[in-house]
Amino acid sequence: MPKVLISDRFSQAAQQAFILRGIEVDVRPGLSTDELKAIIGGYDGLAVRSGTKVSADLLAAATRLKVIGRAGIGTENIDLAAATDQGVVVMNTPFGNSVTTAEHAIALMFSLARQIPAANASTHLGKWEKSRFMGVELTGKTLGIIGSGNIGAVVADRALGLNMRVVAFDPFLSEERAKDMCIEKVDLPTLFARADFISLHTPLTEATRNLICTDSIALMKDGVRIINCARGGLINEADLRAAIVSGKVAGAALDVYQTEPATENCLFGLEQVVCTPHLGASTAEAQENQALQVAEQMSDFLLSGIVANALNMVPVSAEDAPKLKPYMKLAGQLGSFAGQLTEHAIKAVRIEYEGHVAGLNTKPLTAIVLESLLRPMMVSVNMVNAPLVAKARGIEVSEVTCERKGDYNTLLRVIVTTEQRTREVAGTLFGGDKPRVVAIKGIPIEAELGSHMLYVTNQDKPGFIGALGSLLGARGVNIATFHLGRSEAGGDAILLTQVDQPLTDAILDEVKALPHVVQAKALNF
Ligand SMILES: NC(=O)c1ccc[n+]([C@@H]2O[C@H](COP(=O)([O-])OP(=O)(O)OC[C@H]3O[C@@H](n4cnc5c(N)ncnc54)[C@H](O)[C@@H]3O)[C@@H](O)[C@H]2O)c1
Ligand SMILES: O=C(O)CC[C@@H](O)C(=O)O
Repeated sequence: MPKVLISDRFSQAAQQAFILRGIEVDVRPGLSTDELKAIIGGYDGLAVRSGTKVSADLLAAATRLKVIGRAGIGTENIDLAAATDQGVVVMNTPFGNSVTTAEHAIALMFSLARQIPAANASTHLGKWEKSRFMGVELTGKTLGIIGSGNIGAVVADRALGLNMRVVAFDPFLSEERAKDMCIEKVDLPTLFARADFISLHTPLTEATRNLICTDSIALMKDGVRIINCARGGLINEADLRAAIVSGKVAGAALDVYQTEPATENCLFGLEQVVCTPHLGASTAEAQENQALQVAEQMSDFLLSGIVANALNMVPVSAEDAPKLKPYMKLAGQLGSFAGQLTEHAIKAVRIEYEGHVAGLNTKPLTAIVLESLLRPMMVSVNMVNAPLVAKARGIEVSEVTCERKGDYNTLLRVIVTTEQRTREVAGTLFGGDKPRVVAIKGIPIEAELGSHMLYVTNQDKPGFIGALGSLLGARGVNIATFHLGRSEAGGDAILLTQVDQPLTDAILDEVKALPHVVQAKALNF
């Protein structure tokens, strides 16, 4: 039974969701790094929010870990590269807090427009400063949304409901989608020139870092108000402070900061600035949504191989997972077959998908072919890091799909080019779910792969099969299945036989010494 550790504060619902699906779960929030390191080796899954720092060091101790689930969006607390290297899938819950965060942005916009936090503090002090807090109406004002993804779109919708005009800048926003959303798509200078309020909803990338700075503020309307519920690095805080002090910017409302936790900040203390401590996602509903979502995603992955919202792996949907399952086995066998025969550096791998399989999501299959191909050469490779490992080793990986059927309804062919030769193995599914090898080096054969196989290439000469059978029999090796193929009578021949026990090196040497044998190899699956 897979075992999961929840190491941050989570809604109770998550624990129940794991248990309901038959997953053992321990809830240990607030452990120190050393305490976590001491126990992490016992878990298949780790569920976190932003509190647990999942460093390369911690991952090194997580020898059994297969998946990290982040309840929320940001994975700044997780060393994604180290997780990928180690083959650990990292998932987040990108939609669970969108509405909640959008509502926070709207709340901050109201707070700015009516100076509610300052008015609240003053009233509590008994000052009754009615004339001090003159606000502005939102109706008829223009809201500029930068980033119209999950959260930006909800903010736009709510702002339209408040009778605001909404303009948006997002390089990936189409005119059509903008029209559907009843907003106007504009370029960034136009947004700056027209917006009375600007709300930020982009990820922090090299393109968006310091998006709000002295230069961009200069393009804005005098008296503009800025809201940031996205990421602190989007705003150059020193530049914003200067613009507020000069009066160019009337106010700013911030939920996120360049450095968090933000216990000090150059914007703190300015009465035009409204601050919250990264509360965007902090509603009971969002926390529950995210906790449930992460528990479901992690369970699906640990129990059925379904991959949703992974940041370092191709998705496998619930619909695709059962269709892909028999192909995953076939892909693993073909990759492993080629890998066990490969003795030189691999230069290229080409994976051809023909017929039915070509219509499926082939990316996970390619990852499995690579994993099983490389595994005989390295222990640390798995489905998550295999494409990366292949790339790092300079292996050129290509995929070809052709939905037209050939001799088989569905066919997967793996072609591996090394410094010395090109090796090719193809397979299909019999009866829709039983993997069979159907060609090796282009020579037709029909073989089911069992745990212990003997693979022989030889010249097609009379008496060879008898000699091999006698040798194995004399050494007490029981033959379970026997499959033959040849290019032409008297030409190159191949033999794949399943035996009931692993072949010793001594027996293999005897097989190699038989007349007409070119190559003999024990393969294990
Ligand atoms: N304050 C919080 O607690 C909280 C909670 C959730 C999300 N967030 C943050 O909010 C932000 C938005 O989250 P989301 O779920 O809407 O993400 P999303 O991926 O759905 O949307 C982001 C949008 O930004 C756009 N974008 C990317 N680069 C851009 C650029 N250079 N200029 C303009 N637009 C650009 C993308 O095309 C996309 O449409 C993220 O930074 C996220 O981390 C904060
Ligand atoms: O409160 C949190 O965990 C962070 C919320 C948000 O920034 C996220 O990344 O999902």
